[in-house]
Amino acid sequence: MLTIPSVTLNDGSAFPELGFGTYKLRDEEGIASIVSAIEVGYRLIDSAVNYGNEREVGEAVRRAGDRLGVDRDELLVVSKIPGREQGYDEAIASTEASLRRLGLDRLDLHLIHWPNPSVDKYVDTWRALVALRDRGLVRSIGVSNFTEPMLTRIIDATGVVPAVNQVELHPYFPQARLRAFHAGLGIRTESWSPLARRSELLTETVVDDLAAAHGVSPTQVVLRWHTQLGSTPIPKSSHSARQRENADVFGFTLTDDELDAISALERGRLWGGDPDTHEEM
Ligand SMILES: NC(=O)C1=CN([C@@H]2O[C@H](COP(=O)(O)OP(=O)(O)OC[C@H]3O[C@@H](n4cnc5c(N)ncnc54)[C@H](OP(=O)(O)O)[C@@H]3O)[C@@H](O)[C@H]2O)C=CC1
Ligand SMILES: O=C(O)C(=O)[C@@H](O)[C@H](O)C(=O)CO
Repeated sequence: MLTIPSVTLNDGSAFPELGFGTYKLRDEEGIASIVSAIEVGYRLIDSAVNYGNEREVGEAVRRAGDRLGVDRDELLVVSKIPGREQGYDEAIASTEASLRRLGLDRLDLHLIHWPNPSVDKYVDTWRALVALRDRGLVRSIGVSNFTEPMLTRIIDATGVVPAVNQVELHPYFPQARLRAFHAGLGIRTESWSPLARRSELLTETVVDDLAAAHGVSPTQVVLRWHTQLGSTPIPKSSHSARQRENADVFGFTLTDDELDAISALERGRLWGGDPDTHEEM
């Protein structure tokens, strides 16, 4: 079993430097993939109400305990409040429903999935997350797809700095400015779609040349780039061998020049999900 190192969040909790994405993993096959990831060594499991797989994640956690001896407390289960369940009371009810579907008594990290600025309920939703943390239903609280002004607004309104902001981040969209802003506030960056959903990223010459130079795979080069930038990538794979490949990235180091060469692939967001305009209910 691989050991994935951890960092400490601004609330004192340990947080893995690399986690497992579960978007599209559903049903019995999805449960098997999540159990396999836990067997490989992943401890951070990223879910969301909108993935429709909280039941599967909860079942995988129980099976990992029964079959692999991995205690629930070794795992960090993450979910996200969808746009349609934003608002103070709605977010409390949403979180209680997530816990029921998961069959767990605590989320380790809970995020506001998208800010949905036209609805303008994310400040009240953030207040609800603070209350849920105080009640012990959620250990760490954070956001996803938040911009600098949105982060500033919730911090000014509540005095509570998110532990994590999970955002689109990959070599085509390195988010240097947002990462620097996070670092100044002690917010951990998490990278969604860290492999740019596979795409042509893995056949870029710079990525392939660095893979050959370090004796690793193109995927490992990209995921090591994330961890060395100080962001936690959450690659998704349904295949055990790929899950292992993706997690096994802590045995080599890219130089600063190599990191810069990968970041030079920048071209912008790949799917048009601009948090200032994107509405995801
Ligand atoms: N907060 C947010 O708004 C968002 C959050 N997310 C989260 O981020 C996670 C990861 O992002 P996701 O969009 O899934 O994309 P990823 O960048 O993780 O790419 C996943 C794709 O890459 C393939 N893949 C994975 N590993 C390898 C490998 N070693 N070699 C070749 N192909 C590989 C997978 O195929 P296969 O399964 O067949 O191996 C899948 O098609 C999501 O699952 C979700 O948890 C994603 C989008 C938005
Ligand atoms: O996967 C997620 O968390 C999302 O927010 C997705 O809906 C993502 O934005 C997407 O796949 C849109 O096509």
